[in-house]
Amino acid sequence: MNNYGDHYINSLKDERSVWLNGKVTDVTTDPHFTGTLSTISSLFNMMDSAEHQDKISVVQHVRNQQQRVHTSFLVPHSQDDLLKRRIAFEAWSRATSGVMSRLSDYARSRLTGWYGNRLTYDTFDKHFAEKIKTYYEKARDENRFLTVVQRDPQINRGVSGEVLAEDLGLLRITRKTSEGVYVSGGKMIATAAPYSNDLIVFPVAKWGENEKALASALIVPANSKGLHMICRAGFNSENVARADYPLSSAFDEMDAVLIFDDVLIPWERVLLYENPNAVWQFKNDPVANALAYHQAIVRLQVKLEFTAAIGYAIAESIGANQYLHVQEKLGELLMQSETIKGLVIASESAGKFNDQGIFLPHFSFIETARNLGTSYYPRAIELLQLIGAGGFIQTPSVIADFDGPIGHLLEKYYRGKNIDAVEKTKLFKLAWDLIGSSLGSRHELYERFYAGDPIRNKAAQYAGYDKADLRKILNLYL
Ligand SMILES: Cc1cc2nc3c(=O)[nH]c(=O)nc-3n(C[C@H](O)[C@H](O)[C@H](O)COP(=O)(O)OP(=O)(O)OC[C@H]3O[C@@H](n4cnc5c(N)ncnc54)[C@H](O)[C@@H]3O)c2cc1C
Repeated sequence: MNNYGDHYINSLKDERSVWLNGKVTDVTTDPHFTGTLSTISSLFNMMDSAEHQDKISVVQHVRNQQQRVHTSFLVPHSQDDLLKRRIAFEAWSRATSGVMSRLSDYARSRLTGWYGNRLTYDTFDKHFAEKIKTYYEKARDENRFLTVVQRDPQINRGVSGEVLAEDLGLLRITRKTSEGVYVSGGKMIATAAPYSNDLIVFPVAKWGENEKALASALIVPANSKGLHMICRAGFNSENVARADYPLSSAFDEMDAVLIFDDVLIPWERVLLYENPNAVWQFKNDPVANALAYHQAIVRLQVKLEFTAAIGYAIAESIGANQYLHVQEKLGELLMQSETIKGLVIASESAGKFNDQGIFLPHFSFIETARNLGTSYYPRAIELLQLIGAGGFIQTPSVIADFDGPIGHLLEKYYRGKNIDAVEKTKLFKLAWDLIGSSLGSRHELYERFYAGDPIRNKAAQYAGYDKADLRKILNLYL
């Protein structure tokens, strides 16, 4: 037994500066974090389980021995490898109903892509290939938990540029020494940062040659001196019972703003240094993006299936499934899930080798699924609301009320068509946690924005599409 989970939790006892409710907290003992930590730990322990280990890990030759590594670190050199990656993403997504999106398999996939594609950076920076290889191997062999963060603080989106860097809180290099570079500034949103070992940080904007101080790609250890992670309000606490908030209590992946107050990044973790063109290539790397968004749409599909399952159970439990308009809504939920499933399969079967011999999923199908997800998910939540209506707030405050003095009355008034009151209340509380709780609202926002501005992403799909074939279709008439 390798006790991956225990090893992971112990790795977070590292003096990191995680701010919650006005003070620095220890994520390994604070009840706002321990429910989720226990979830992540059990997912890591699947690598030790005879039943699950082949689903989420592969055996590789590591440091002169055979070692299991998580499949998100597998560079796909065949369609079969790509399918192994999907199976691994599905396994963790199913174990968390698609509600945990940054279980590090997304960031690991990007890292794997940059590593696989490293030689193409030679023209920009001859040190990149060696640096990314060293870090990739460390992250893979030590099973490190990673997250990616790119956006600048939301201070004033109407202006930009290095001259305003201090004012806008942009992350920038302030000085360099023989040890590395010092950076100051902010970054957002860093989902799962408090649970991470390392943060992969780079700009989302294309900076110019005169804005080089803003244009580096960095690997930042989460316990770096001067790095503060400012958490939003937690969704779990000692007062949140698993039975009442099954998702909030176990799957709050937490989001944080990162404030860098004169943080030293050693040279070996400065992947790209003051190099706007290289950093732009890094952000748009076709291998990193294809592998990471493949994970994102596999997870999305599992989540949409989960919403369809909840919709079906809710409708059945109150006898509303007999109405045509409710059936239509249930059909729409299924169509969403099936569409994304079809696009996942299409992306894999239309996959191709790139010129480095990496087998990549077809990006246009992935992009389509990702962009559909930004409107599918809010619509799925709306559909659930229309199906369950007021029932979502007609639950006793806690399930434990059924054991109280008026439990027998609750049994009578909270039951459903073919379901007893406790089961029905559990179902509606689960649904509320997905559609109405703080975690539920955060998820709607997440699905709209996690990949960037949905409007600009859809416009980018149009802009990047090869339109010559579209034009040819009209040759029949014009
Ligand atoms: C819950 C959650 C978790 C996330 N986690 C991560 C993460 O872990 N890592 C990560 O890298 N990202 C993450 N993101 C995505 C990211 O942080 C941003 O939310 C996303 O890129 C959108 O940027 P913004 O929120 O700064 O919105 P803004 O860019 O500030 O947009 C605000 C409004 O202004 C408009 N706008 C702004 N600029 C322009 C422009 N130039 N042209 C036209 N319209 C404009 C937008 O359309 C929008 O209506 C997460 C997002 C959410 C919601």
